[in-house]
Amino acid sequence: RIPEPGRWLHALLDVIHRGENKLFKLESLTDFYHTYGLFRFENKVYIFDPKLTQTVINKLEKGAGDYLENSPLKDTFLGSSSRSPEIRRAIAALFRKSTLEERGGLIIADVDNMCNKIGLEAKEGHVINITDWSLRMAMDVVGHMLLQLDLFAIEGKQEALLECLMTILHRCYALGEITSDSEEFKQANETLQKETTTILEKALQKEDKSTDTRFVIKLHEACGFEQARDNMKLFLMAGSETTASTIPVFCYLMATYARVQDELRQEADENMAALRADPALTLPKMESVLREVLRVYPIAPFISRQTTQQLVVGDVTIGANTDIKAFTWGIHRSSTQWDQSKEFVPFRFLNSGEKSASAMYIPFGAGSRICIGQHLAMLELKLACAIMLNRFKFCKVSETPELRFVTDWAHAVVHPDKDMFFKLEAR
Ligand code: HEM
Repeated sequence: RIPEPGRWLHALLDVIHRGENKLFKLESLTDFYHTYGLFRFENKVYIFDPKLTQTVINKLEKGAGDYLENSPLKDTFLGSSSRSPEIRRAIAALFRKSTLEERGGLIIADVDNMCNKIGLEAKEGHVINITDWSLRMAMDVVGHMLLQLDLFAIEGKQEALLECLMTILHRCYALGEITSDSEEFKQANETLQKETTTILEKALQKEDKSTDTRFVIKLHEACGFEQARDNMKLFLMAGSETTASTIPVFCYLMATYARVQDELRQEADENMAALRADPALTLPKMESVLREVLRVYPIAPFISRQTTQQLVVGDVTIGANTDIKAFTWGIHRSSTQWDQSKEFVPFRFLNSGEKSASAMYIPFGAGSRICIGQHLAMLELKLACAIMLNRFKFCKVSETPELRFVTDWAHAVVHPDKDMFFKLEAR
């Protein structure tokens, strides 16, 4: 039998969490049902026992039915039923760790460009909206690294594209301010379609026929105009909001833990020349902190799968057509797996001998559908955070909100509920 909270437990959780945040309610249920390793909630099965989670991920590939249904991504290589091996191969090659590291200089150029702009704003005495800048930077990185195009988001020439991504990802999916059948959503979707169509058309016109290296051209050759455009949308959406949501959380923690900020800055300062020469260079402290940020606040708080037939995991039987959530948020924050599980322990991953370092850690998912962009994400985060700390000191001000999260349940991402503002002192 899969345990399910009764009425009294629901009532108790409502009192504790004042009915506010379902994510923390589910986290409490993880603690409550820890001996079972799973529970049922709103007709979905949440799994958090490491062995059960691994089995489910290994056995199931299909995402929950609603995964891409209402999304502008339903015709991409992920959502499409006719998945072309040729496109998959081209895409996989682009996301290889070594390929990305060779092109890391492009990320550095985008981060430098952002820091120059931020520097000017800071000089004029403004507090800096890191959420906004991170989204611009992440969008330009996707353009340069994955599409081999300059989207000029940091330069402010892609306001329409940014605006519609914000409406779709943030206002609709994350905050739920508007629904996916609202007029605003439809308009944003149309703008996204129009803007990406124009970008692709221009890229095809510009192409120097003597070279076939540009990815959009390959994509276009492999799958035709419409699917190429939809995959561009997929990269823009999956690749920019995720890293763009992680950077403000990192900055918030740095502004909160000033000594950690200083330690990371020292590491960044000492290695900056070498990092610029070789973006693959390891920064042990920075990488430990970034891993910890994605442990304690996994921005993808669960992984969705669906059973097509009855599934037996351990001594539990799960029926056919059940939505399953491998509950990363609960797994990463479980006191049975991690010491000081709900605390930010910046250097816990530096000490690999620790019990907690061997606990289940799946910020990018697992199995055959593991995040295709994980190496890009980690490279981008390492470079962006190191360069930003090398250039600026981060301080909280009255405009800095508390760190609270909202969850986009359909697309499995959490975001800080407000834009993050900081005072930045140039060094
Ligand atoms: C901190 C940053 C990121 C995090 C935490 C993250 C996390 C995840 C997770 C948990 C999944 C689901 C995996 C599963 O179902 O097992 C996923 C899927 C995916 N991610 Fe990421 N991601 C990040 C950045 C990126 C970037 C930069 C891209 C670049 C385009 C990207 C593209 C994708 C795509 C296309 C999928 C769908 C894969 C599939 O279903 O086959 N992600 N990501």
